[in-house]
Amino acid sequence: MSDRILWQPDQNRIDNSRLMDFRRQLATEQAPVEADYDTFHRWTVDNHSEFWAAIARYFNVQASWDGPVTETEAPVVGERFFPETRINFAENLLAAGNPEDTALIEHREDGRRRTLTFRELRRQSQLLTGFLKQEGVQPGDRVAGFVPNGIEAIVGMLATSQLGGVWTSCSPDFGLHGVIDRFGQTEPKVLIAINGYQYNGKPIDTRERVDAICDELPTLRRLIRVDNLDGLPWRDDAPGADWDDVFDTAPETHYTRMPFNAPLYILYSSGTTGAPKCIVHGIGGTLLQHLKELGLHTDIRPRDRVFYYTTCGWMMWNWVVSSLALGATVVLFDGSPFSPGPSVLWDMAEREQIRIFGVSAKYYAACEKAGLTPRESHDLAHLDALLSTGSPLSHESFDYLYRDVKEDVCVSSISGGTDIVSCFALGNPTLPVYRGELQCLGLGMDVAFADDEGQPLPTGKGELICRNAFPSMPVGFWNDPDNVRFRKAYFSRFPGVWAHGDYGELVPHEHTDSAPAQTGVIIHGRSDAVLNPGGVRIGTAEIYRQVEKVDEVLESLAIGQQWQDDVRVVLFVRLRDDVTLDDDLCQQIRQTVRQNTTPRHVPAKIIQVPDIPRTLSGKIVELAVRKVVHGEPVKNQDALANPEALSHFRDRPELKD
Ligand SMILES: CC(=O)CC(=O)O
Repeated sequence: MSDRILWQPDQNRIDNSRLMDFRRQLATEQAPVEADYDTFHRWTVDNHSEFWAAIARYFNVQASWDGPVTETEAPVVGERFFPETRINFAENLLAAGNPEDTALIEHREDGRRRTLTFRELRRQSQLLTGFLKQEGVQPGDRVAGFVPNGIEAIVGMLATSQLGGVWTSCSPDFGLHGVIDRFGQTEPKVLIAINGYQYNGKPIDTRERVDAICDELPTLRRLIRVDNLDGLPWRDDAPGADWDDVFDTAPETHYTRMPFNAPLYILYSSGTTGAPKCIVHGIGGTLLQHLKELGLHTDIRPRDRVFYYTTCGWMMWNWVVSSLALGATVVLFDGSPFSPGPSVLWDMAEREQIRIFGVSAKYYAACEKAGLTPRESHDLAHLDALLSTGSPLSHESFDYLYRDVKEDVCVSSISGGTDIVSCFALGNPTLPVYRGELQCLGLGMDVAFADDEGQPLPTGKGELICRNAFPSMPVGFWNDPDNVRFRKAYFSRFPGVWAHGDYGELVPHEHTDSAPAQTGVIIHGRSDAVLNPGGVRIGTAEIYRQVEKVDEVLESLAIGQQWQDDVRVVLFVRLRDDVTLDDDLCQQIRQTVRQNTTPRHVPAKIIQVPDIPRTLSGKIVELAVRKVVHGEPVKNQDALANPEALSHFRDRPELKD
């Protein structure tokens, strides 16, 4: 094995994977089963109608199928899949599971555990659909959730989509303005909201925020109140219905099949550069893409226990919930991933026999820094795949996972985002895992990395582009007549080609005696955060990867500061509690960066900060910090989980010389 290969599936695993099963069914002369993955991938891109129709067939998608797969074979913008087909999302998520199988297992940091079978989930959803219909919710109307990652959120989403409505959610850690910036644009008719939640051992009362949200949403007809935390009674005069009372309504058993591209979800961009964009995802496209990613790339099967640590304000929630359409059990967790103790998620993985376990890359890095060795402390026999996203998974975290979590496991770093509610590059149960790389490009996705002129680069760093239509491309932005803002966001950089705003590269591996040919992917960071000292483009992840090797550093953030007609790299570090940055530590950081990269990567300035600002889904915000350092205003600080942290970057004397 090459020393960069950390894991290889055995032949049995390859042969039994859903991906191989799919390939056997679809084998053609151009892409026989024996061909390598890249050949098959190319076939799926070149034959995208045939490919996506095969996905629908393979996963037995329930719909009133009609008409062609795509309306044109034209370029990406505007190409719609299955324009004459009608489909219902909830029907597909609820039909797949055996009625007596467990659909949901919910855990909270306070120890509460609840479960629902598919039969119970179907029943609850149908009751809530009945209630929503009674309240006048119609196809196309929005229902919003201000809810934690628990059972109510999923029932709310399923009930809404059952009647052809559109689900949109914010997690309860969003501040009032953050919620209004979002729901104020999408104008829900019904809001499902909680009275409070616990995070990191602290109860948080959300009742005042819910009252204020209701006051600010003139379109709202009804609040549905969920008693999520004991001892926080709602105001007597609060308008609305209680979650439990809703279920006195007659159930609605009919699934309203809507046009394939009708809206299913409205997701929001992080909003760190202005009002959040309201990104509309279609019913059928979301479903097909998720079935492909969860079934073929993640190898999920009926009754598998699948977990992703997320909130309802991050697209990973929408992604993982689609596992229900494969008859799998979705494990939900609400709370701090380190409360009541640092191993709470590993405890849950053991207890629930989780097969697919997903978190952010930062969580794995934090586990390593905390010295956790789940491999010794936990029985993880059921674990088959560890997923990671949110930011690039560092080489060291790959090593950590194989050394200290489990040796025989597929570590899949996955990357895409809210804009496509899915991935461009992700895992593959039939391919080796190379240190620092995402295993492959997603089937059917014509992804490349391009130079400044938009020309694809066979190797070397560039802008992530996608050159063909894919079903989970948003159907548009909300309130964006003629798609003006939508086109500007994704198609203005290179006309007719989706530019995602990620900076990365392809890594071709040739066929060897011990490994198949494979094209891996490295993401170096967001392209708008790329550093440009002396005209050399450096992705921020290239620096973080080195800096975070230093034991004293918990987290870091790099920006380019305009300095004497050039750009200099400034690195901010958050250190362990008892550590102060001194010359020796600066020297150690610089040396680690210099040894493993180039002199251009070495930070000109290193500054200790007590906290680093991040979005509500946990991503560090380089752009906001760059603005603060340059004395520019940062709009929309409500988009941040910890906006107060920005003050640590303002007027730093170290940056004046
Ligand atoms: C799949 C992803 O890319 C998730 C994210 O980082 O937002």
